[in-house]
Amino acid sequence: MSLPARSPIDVAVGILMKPNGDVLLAQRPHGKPYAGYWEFPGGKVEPDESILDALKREFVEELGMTVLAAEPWCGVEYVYPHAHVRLHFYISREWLGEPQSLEGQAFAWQGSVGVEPLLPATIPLIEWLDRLRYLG
Ligand SMILES: Nc1nc2c([nH]c(=O)n2[C@@H]2O[C@H](COP(=O)(O)OP(=O)(O)OP(=O)(O)O)[C@@H](O)[C@H]2O)c(=O)[nH]1
Repeated sequence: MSLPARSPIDVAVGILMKPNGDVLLAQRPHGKPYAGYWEFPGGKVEPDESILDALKREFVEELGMTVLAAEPWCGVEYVYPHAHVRLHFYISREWLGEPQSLEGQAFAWQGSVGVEPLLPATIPLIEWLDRLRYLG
């Protein structure tokens, strides 16, 4: 017997990219599924909220940063044991503020991404991102 399909949860994810190509990653705090794994900052979209609004809200709540503009880049769907997620990745080159660890999480600006482990759904993004950043 198969389990009933759960509808995916929409997640807004932001890739802040500096002019030199460095991107911001954050480590998932204790108490969340996959705590200690690295991810691009973001979180679940609330009912009646646009993806861009969710992205902006999550950056304020998690890092105290204001995203001024962001463009949709790609979407990834992934089924974890704890959730079926639909990830909406945005790239931003315009923001205000420096990251603050408001949830006790570590963060890192990375060129070639060297932090690990990464969330499984995010791993393929790194290669796509390198193509975008370094191969033009
Ligand atoms: N932010 C973010 N989430 C990701 C990435 N990759 C990925 O699979 N996810 C998944 O997307 C979901 C995000 O949910 P979350 O728990 O972080 O969201 P949230 O901050 O709203 O959490 P909350 O439920 O504590 O309020 C998780 O299931 C996480 O595993 C990524 O690169 N960034």
